[in-house]
Amino acid sequence: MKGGLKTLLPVVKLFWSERSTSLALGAGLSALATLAGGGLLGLSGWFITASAFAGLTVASAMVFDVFMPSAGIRLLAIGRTATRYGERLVTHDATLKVLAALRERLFRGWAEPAAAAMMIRRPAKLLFRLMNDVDALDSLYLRVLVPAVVAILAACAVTVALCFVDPVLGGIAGLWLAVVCLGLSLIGGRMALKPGRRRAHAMEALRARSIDLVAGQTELAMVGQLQAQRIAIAEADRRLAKADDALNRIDCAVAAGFSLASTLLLTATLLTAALLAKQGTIGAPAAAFALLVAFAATEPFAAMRRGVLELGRTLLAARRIAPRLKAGTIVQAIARPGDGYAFQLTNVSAGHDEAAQPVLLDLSLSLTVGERLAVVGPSGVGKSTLLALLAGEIAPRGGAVNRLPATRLTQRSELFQDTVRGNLQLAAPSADDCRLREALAAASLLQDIEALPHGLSTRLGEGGAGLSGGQLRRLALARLLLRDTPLWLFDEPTEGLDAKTAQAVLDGLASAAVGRSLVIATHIRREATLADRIVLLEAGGIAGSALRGTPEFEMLLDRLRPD
Ligand SMILES: Nc1ncnc2c1ncn2[C@@H]1O[C@H](COP(=O)(O)OP(=O)(O)OP(=O)(O)O)[C@@H](O)[C@H]1O
Repeated sequence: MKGGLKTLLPVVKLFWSERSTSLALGAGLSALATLAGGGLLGLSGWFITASAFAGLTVASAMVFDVFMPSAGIRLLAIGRTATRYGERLVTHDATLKVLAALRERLFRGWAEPAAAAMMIRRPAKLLFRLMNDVDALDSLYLRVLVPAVVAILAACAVTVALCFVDPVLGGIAGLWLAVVCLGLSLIGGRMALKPGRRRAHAMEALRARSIDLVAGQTELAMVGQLQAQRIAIAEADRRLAKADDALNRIDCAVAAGFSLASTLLLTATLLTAALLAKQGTIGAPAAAFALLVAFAATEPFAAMRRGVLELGRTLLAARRIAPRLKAGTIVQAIARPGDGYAFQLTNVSAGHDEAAQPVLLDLSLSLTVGERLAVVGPSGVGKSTLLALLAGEIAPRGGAVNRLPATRLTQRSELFQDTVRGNLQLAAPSADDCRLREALAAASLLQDIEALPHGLSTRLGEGGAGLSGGQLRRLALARLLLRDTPLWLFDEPTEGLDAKTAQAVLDGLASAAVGRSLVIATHIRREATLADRIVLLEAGGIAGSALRGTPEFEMLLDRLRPD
């Protein structure tokens, strides 16, 4: 529990720093509404009993003041309705605004280079967490913090109110509420931690496995694993049901505990009040007042039940989210290179995984403005890593990276469920159809798109479904050509295209790139032919470099895959 509080602290701090006034106001209004409810019940009980007694004789009826108590009752009734309404408005508004700010912070945190790389490796899981964990945190304020504050304040008020009737009764009732009711909430929260966590994990597994089954149906059928996947889904579902069962049992036990605590408190108050009334220490109206106040006393604790049961999920969410909240801003100024350079790398080390050896080691390389560079080398040597570094997607672990703004065409570019136009306009939102057609023509795709019944307005499915693999590659390339950055980075731009189409694409690319600097990571001869210089990457560093027109350039070209 102590560790749990430590986990919640950064999230509570963030909540507080975002909307301290609204959050405090919401808690205050909630406490007022509860106190007004309890007061209303107690005062009404007192008033009804007192007026009944006053009506027994004409003399007492004449002197009985009906105005003050009835005005008090009206005030409490109106106050309770108004504060309840205000509390709902303020607490929900504050929570939604805090969660919106939290989402923004998290998205910024996940957009940091290292975090983004992690996101790419496990997109479904992380996206699910991003949505679900943030949602889980709405119960922290609404169902845990506010009810806890209200319950404690209400317990204090009940103690004070009962102390007016009889100090011993007030003291014992206060102690009962603090030990039994608060204890029940804490025990319930403690017991629900594990099943709450298990439920969240099982739900995550169930979703991920179901998505895998739907998205990878063909592959699973081909490798004979459909049945195994079904069994895995059923297993996650069984775990979810088991966790739900455990939480329901705890819920019932805590509810029964509160009922018992409330009944015992009520019985004890009834007996004490009856005894005191019999002794003549208090009158019947005060006894009725005490009874009804005791009746309302445990209600605020019972309101904590739902939050207490969700504590496991809330803590898990806070634990996952907290590290990302520390992340700074992603907008880091690009260190510009010297005059006449597109980039300058000086003794750079870089990699994807902090725990693993860097992929690039002490690498120094530069490119002048307008120059075209091909980076070649064995598979897995770090060509894409070099492009990611130049695009600012990963941060260097050592050395200096100075570069002009760059755009990168990755090996597996993502296309979206949108029209062809929408996919292209991601790179240039204000580009008109004429400019989009120019980019498509440069990527040798214009004819294909114009042959479609709806042309640029053709809708693509998820991941660009509806076009062939080669067409999707060229669409991604056309999108990059719309990015007006001085440095373009290509990762095997014509991989998967037939020789004729590939050559047309490379010709279009060469003319679109006039005046810009290019880096092409490649295994294919036709792509490297475009370059003014080829560098050979080996063992994390530059193992060779050759300028166009030299025999070494030809030798490096000869090492590449023929067209
Ligand atoms: N996102 C990633 N997370 C962790 N490691 C990665 C990631 N991407 C690449 N790597 C690792 O970095 C190393 C270099 O990979 P990289 O993709 O840069 O090689 P490459 O030269 O471009 O290979 P290829 O020619 O096959 O595309 C490899 O060992 C690879 O496993």
